[in-house]
Amino acid sequence: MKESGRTYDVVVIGAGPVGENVADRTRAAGLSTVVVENELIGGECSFWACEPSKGLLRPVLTRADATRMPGLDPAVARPLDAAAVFAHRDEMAAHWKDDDQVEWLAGAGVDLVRGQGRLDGPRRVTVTSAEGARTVLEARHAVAVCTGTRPALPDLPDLAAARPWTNREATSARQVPGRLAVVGGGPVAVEMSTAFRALGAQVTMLVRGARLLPRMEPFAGELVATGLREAGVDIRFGRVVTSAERRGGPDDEVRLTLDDGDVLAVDEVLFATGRAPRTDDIGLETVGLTPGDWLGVDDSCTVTAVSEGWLYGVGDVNHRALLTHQGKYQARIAGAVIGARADGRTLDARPWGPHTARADTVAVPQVVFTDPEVATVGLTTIDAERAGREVKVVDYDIANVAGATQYGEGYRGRARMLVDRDRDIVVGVTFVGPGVAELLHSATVVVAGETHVERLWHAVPAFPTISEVWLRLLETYRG
Ligand SMILES: Cc1cc2nc3c(=O)[nH]c(=O)nc-3n(C[C@H](O)[C@H](O)[C@H](O)COP(=O)(O)OP(=O)(O)OC[C@H]3O[C@@H](n4cnc5c(N)ncnc54)[C@H](O)[C@@H]3O)c2cc1C
Ligand SMILES: NC(=O)c1ccc[n+]([C@@H]2O[C@H](COP(=O)([O-])OP(=O)(O)OC[C@H]3O[C@@H](n4cnc5c(N)ncnc54)[C@H](O)[C@@H]3O)[C@@H](O)[C@H]2O)c1
Repeated sequence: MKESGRTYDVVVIGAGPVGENVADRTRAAGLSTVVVENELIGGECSFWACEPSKGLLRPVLTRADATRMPGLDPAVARPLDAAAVFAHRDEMAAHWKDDDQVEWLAGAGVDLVRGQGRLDGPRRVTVTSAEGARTVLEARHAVAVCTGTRPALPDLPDLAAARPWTNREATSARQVPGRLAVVGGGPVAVEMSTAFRALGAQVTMLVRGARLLPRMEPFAGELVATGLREAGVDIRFGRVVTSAERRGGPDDEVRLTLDDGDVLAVDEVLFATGRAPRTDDIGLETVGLTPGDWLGVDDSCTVTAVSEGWLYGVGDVNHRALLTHQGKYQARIAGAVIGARADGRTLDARPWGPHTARADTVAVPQVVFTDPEVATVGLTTIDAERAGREVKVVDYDIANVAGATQYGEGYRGRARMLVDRDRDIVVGVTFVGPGVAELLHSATVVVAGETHVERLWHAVPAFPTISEVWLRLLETYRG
């Protein structure tokens, strides 16, 4: 088979949102850059995660808001038009074509090599194309591994034969299953249960733990569980699937056996049981690392176990914060670090400096697009307890805010603010309720900016918006 070789300043393996942004930043720093991609430019986020899932959920949440608004409810109370929702989702997933992104890469002056990238010793990457052609890429300065994650499935006997859904099948589905089981209680599980229930599926959630969204404030999971149950989802807590079998009979159903001996028959089962790093076949062993491991990095996104600062792990693959926006933030930091090192400049390692990722550990915003929405940034009470941080917990019922009453009838929501008692700054905020997603950036600015409560008192929210919850939280804090 043909082999060719090229040398660049920077080689990026994986062109998901994070790899694209690393490449953009290293090009901006004047470094020649190539990205290697073995599927679609845009990665999981564009085609099987954020974009299509939100494409499925937006119509659901818009309808939910509209049903709470007098005068609109008769028009929107009808079931969703699944075909129209899928067509909208297709648009959001760019019909699983990456032409726009290829054009964007070219415009940014980034080269592209399609195929499986593998490290082959220090600063060297080999790429094997689908046709078997091999390209050797040498990096003068840096190799950035941005290969993301794949679904982590439980170790059940012969699970593949049951043809389970993962995020890929769920987000690209063309039919609504009559009966859908969803295993897991994290963001993927609650979002996909919300979407498929609204599209008409009978949804059963099988949750190993005692609550939904276990990494968030307990009231978030409770309010989301209430919303899902009211929508008709059967949530079973403390249940573990011990086997999944698809016999291939006339109805071709999946039979799930649970740890209490119950058997649940469904048309499809979605495993939303977390993620594993895509590092098993990227040549980690050639640089002394273990295939299949998350990449341990420092705050400059440099892989700590490899010397000389040429190998970077950016985005999901480093396991710091598995979110697109946080990976892109790391990409901006890593790009600046690579540029500085290539210029021979000393890194500015101050916290919150240009070469130090910090927001992805202390100010991570996340929105879960359920009804109600969950929007959270910074510490939860459990995080604070674990870290031994002295915080004052301030709660407020969002329904009491005039903007919430205006937003919809029977508004239900709750807000929590955590204030560091020693420094008098806000270190964590959680909002739960319809329409709170767009409130989150205010909280992110406050947490990342370490704004003192004294000054926040002068940040006056407009009347009558849901943002007035800030004023109520501050009043409650001051007593
Ligand atoms: C259902 C779902 C919904 C989500 N919704 C949200 C959301 O609303 N908001 C949010 O912020 N996050 C969301 N996430 C998380 C988000 O998808 C990830 O954080 C994000 O995709 C990480 O980006 P990445 O570039 O690190 O990895 P990926 O998006 O996984 O991209 C990695 C890329 O590397 C390529 N690749 C891998 N190995 C190789 C190799 N050896 N050679 C060449 N190419 C390779 C892959 O093909 C892929 O294109 C969601 C996740 C799921 C599963
Ligand atoms: N809107 C968003 O921001 C959004 C949406 C979806 C996903 N994401 C991100 O993508 C990543 C993946 O999400 P996720 O929900 O798949 O993962 P997760 O790790 O957040 O949740 C996985 C859930 O599965 C459960 N689980 C794990 N193994 C299990 C097993 N063997 N049997 C039963 N249950 C099991 C866990 O207890 C947990 O409840 C997360 O980091 C998430 O934050 C973000």
